[in-house]
Amino acid sequence: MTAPSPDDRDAVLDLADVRRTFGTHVALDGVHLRVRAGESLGLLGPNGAGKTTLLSLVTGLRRPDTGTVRLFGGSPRDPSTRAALGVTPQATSLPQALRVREVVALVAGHYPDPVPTPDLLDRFGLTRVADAQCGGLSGGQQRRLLVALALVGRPRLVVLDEPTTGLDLDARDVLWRELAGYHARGGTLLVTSHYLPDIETLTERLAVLVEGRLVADGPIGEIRGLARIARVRLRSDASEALLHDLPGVVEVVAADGPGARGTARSWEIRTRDGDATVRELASRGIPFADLDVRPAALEDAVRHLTGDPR
Ligand SMILES: Nc1ncnc2c1ncn2[C@@H]1O[C@H](COP(=O)(O)OP(=O)(O)OP(=O)(O)O)[C@@H](O)[C@H]1O
Repeated sequence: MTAPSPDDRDAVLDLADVRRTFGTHVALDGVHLRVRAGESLGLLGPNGAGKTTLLSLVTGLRRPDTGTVRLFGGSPRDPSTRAALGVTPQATSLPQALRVREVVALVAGHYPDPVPTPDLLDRFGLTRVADAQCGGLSGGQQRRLLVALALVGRPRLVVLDEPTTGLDLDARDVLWRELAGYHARGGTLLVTSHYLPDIETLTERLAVLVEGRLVADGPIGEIRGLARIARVRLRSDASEALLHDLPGVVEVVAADGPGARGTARSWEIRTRDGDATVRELASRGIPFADLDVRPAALEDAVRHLTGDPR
């Protein structure tokens, strides 16, 4: 038997050539993914890409058809392996008649060194509702409680599926602040989200799933570079067709309403080569003003990678 490499020893999670089908539908295929201790990985992909299926393999709810999933070096199906895993329970599994502080204490009782209940409630902004019954919580309060429960046992890895969907901005901020704190203290995170700015602030690495396959995996900056899309904004009386004809341009959108003939309009141009686009604009003597060139927002990069034409 060969000795494990340092990489293997560091791996908190290791998926090797994983395939999972549902009947004839292939939900995951040929997925290799390794998450090391202290990493924060964002898993992105369009609806139906296989994100939830992947998380269900990591949390031991399902098995792969072929390939292997190792969690902390063991099987995620083994309850003792899952003891160091933080997951949010299903909202429906919250005992409706128990008070918030009772539920936290109940879950904390399963761990050797839990976060003290008052601390956890305070950090998640739940102190005010500590004596409320779970059944009476608002949707946002309930979601905050569920994520708090994922952190109560000081897990080595926290896995969250779309944790901020449906949350208001305050609740979202509380949640991201707590997850960022957990990560800053050395915790490992695997988070799926459709809200890309969240991923940008919370995760350093991005894996993109499309139709069950990982199409990209790397540092966020690198993924953005993969898409190589820049946004050029300017005002010009040039026609849409003329702007479209510039080198590198993939899309031209009028950023204001229809302008009167001959008046300058605001345009947003998506281009694979911002420099070449602007150089050509200038060399053709096309008048323009208010030029603003920026790298693609992460949304654009991922849309480009996932083939979403929006
Ligand atoms: N229990 C199941 N039975 C049959 N098909 C399933 C089952 N679970 C998932 N699928 C299918 O597998 C594919 C991947 O689904 P999954 O829920 O993992 O995607 P997702 O990326 O999480 O999507 P979303 O962003 O919409 O939550 C989808 O086509 C889905 O319809």
